[in-house]
Amino acid sequence: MRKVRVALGEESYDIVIGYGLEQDLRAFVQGAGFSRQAMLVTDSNVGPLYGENVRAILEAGGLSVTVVTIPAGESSKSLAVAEKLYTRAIELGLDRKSPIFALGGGVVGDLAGFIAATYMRGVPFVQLPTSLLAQVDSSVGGKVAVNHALGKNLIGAFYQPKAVFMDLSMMKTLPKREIYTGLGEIIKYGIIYDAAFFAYLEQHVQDVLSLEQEAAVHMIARSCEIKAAVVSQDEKERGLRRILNFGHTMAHAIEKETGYLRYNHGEAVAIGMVGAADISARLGMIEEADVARVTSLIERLHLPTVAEGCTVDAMYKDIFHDKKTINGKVNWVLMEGIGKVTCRNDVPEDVVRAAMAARIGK
Ligand SMILES: NC(=O)c1ccc[n+]([C@@H]2O[C@H](COP(=O)([O-])OP(=O)(O)OC[C@H]3O[C@@H](n4cnc5c(N)ncnc54)[C@H](O)[C@@H]3O)[C@@H](O)[C@H]2O)c1
Ligand SMILES: O=C(O)C(=O)C[C@@H](O)[C@H](O)[C@H](O)COP(=O)(O)O
Ligand SMILES: [Zn+2]
Repeated sequence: MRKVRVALGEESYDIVIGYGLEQDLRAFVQGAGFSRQAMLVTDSNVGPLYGENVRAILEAGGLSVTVVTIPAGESSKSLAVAEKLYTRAIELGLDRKSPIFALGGGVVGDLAGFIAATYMRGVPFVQLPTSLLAQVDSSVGGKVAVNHALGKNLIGAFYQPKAVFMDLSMMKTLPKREIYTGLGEIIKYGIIYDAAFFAYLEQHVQDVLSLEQEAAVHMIARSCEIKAAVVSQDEKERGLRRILNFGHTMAHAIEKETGYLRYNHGEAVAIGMVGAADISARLGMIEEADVARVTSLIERLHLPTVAEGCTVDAMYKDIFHDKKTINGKVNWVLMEGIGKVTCRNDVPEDVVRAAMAARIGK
């Protein structure tokens, strides 16, 4: 078992990483001081696989748990589904100390976290991430949100969980495509923060793809360490935290333009990272060889580098809804090398459009 601490003063919490975490989770629940009535939010894929088992662990810890299942998929990250969850919470009589558990991928985590942040102005929230992407990224750091028709994650909050428990054995049922998706965000950590980690991924492609135990623990723990280090310094994304958004300016536009259906989040991020690397090269910040290294690792980890079903005009319009856009200027996270990024809001329109055009498949 590995632990990573997210240091945020009174809001600090542990990320607990291991294979089978029954005892740790039960002990945590017993000592947390929660009200008895609890809600476990999961989705229609994960619930049937793990819902009952997790409910039993939480009940052994003294809780009375109602499992609420939402349809799997990004379309559940909506105000309409959120409203249904509020209704269930009220009907169940959840009070201000009633915990909400998120058992699933990033969709469940972002949505359940948004409910926890807003129901009664905030109730305790615990993340139990089951997808690789959720384990390395969405369960950590407290960004919770739902989507709006005009853009991704536009309605949300910063709301930290009380703890994150990830049982890596649950990934045995994760579809291959979802493993690749998680790898998109893992590559991101190498590019933005840790050149040695990027090189590790390059050198261990087979173990990484198969989630071989030692490689899986290393890459999940290292990703969590990097995210925890960044979030601990800048919880509310005033500056440094923007680096975690590398590749996301184009990614969110791609997701929106393809109706959140054709590409899942990590795939869109992979394409967006190549786009951001390309902009960096066009501005003379990195060499073409760096772009080639990023593109090659993404391809070797079975992720796309071009998007179908988008136009430059639509994508260009979308980026002005990016949360890093201030006073009409898009703050791009760009590369200075592998392992180092910086923010720039002076990227000329023609450079952005050219880089977008290069990312659009026929
Ligand atoms: N809050 C953040 O900081 C943050 C960070 C990154 C991504 N996100 C958000 O996370 C979402 C993407 O998360 P995701 O990739 O986990 O998608 P997801 O939640 O849709 O899960 C992917 C698929 O895998 C299934 N699944 C999950 N765990 C499984 C398991 N153990 N066995 C079998 N099937 C399983 C799910 O049912 C779903 O079909 C996006 O909405 C993205 O915006 C948020
Ligand atoms: O935690 C962060 O900060 C991130 O930016 C992590 C991203 O991987 C994640 O997709 C996040 O939800 C994007 O945030 P947004 O503020 O651009 O919606
Ligand atoms: Zn992301």
